[in-house]
Amino acid sequence: MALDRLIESILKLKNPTVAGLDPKLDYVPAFIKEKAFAQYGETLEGAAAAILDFNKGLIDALCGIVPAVKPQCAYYELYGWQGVKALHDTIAYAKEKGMFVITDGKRNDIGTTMQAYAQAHLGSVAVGSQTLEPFGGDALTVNPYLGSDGVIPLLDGCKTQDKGIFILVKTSNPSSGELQNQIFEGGETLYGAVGDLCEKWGEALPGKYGYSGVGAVVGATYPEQLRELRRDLPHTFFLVPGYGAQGGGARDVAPAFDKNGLGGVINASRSIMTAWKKNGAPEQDYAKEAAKEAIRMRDEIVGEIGGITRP
Ligand SMILES: O=C(O)c1cc(=O)[nH]c(=O)n1[C@@H]1O[C@H](COP(=O)(O)O)[C@@H](O)[C@H]1O
Repeated sequence: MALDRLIESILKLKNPTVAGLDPKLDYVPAFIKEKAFAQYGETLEGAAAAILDFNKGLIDALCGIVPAVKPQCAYYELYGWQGVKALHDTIAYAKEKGMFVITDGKRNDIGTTMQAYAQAHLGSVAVGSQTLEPFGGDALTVNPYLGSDGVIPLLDGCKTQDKGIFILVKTSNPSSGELQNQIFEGGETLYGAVGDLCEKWGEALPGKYGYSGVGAVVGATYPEQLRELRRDLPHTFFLVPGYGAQGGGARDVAPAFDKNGLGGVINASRSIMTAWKKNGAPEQDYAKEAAKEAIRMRDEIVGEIGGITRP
């Protein structure tokens, strides 16, 4: 089961974090952009070459420290099909370096269309006599708004192709409560109901560490809900964004973890990608500074939760 592979990497590296790869051109050092523009001009192709080069430098620096990366599709679509190719190449490069890849697409649609997303991001597609893997990530973020028929088509793909999904349960953004905190007649919140569905959907994908292949996204910016959901969803692994740039700290994310220090993986994107800017370091050191920040983040979180042990 795919999330078992993530858990094994977390145990090996003793690091329950994921580095977000959200490479806006503004975050890319000038020397990388200059090289790409010299070759391709100030074009979408030039932008895509720059972000791919930037990502490769980050992956090289992070792959022995951080178990996973999470490229957010929007930052690649931003640069057209050339950017989408950079997403593909980023995923392939991270996989080559042994990292677990969570494709952050937040996909959702009716069942037949979800089937297409499942094949695109979590499986393969037949082209004549060939069976081809379009993107090749290990897991995909999924919006649950359409209900079960928007999620169930993914479960088969997860099972046969050894992939996982992360369902948006309680997101980190300021207005997440507008819908997600709505309370049903029986007193249950909408995010609680979605969490219960994660437990139910996850029964199809049991894992050897007690967590299923259906994970939940729960923001670091809502530690109380994180604690409540950890208690109520014992088989659901959490992807926790909101650490760093959105204000979440180690104390906020600690409730995501179980007694072994497992149960969650904490994402940081901007605070790792742009650490060189914040630290006033030379731009050539961007990857080194990213690694320094990833180590600081790891040590802060592992210190707060008191270590990670094999169950
Ligand atoms: O699914 C996500 O990853 C996600 C869910 C959520 O509730 N909040 C959230 O910030 N994210 C993503 O996590 C990343 C956070 O980036 P930073 O705030 O720069 O660390 C972005 O890629 C967001 O799209």
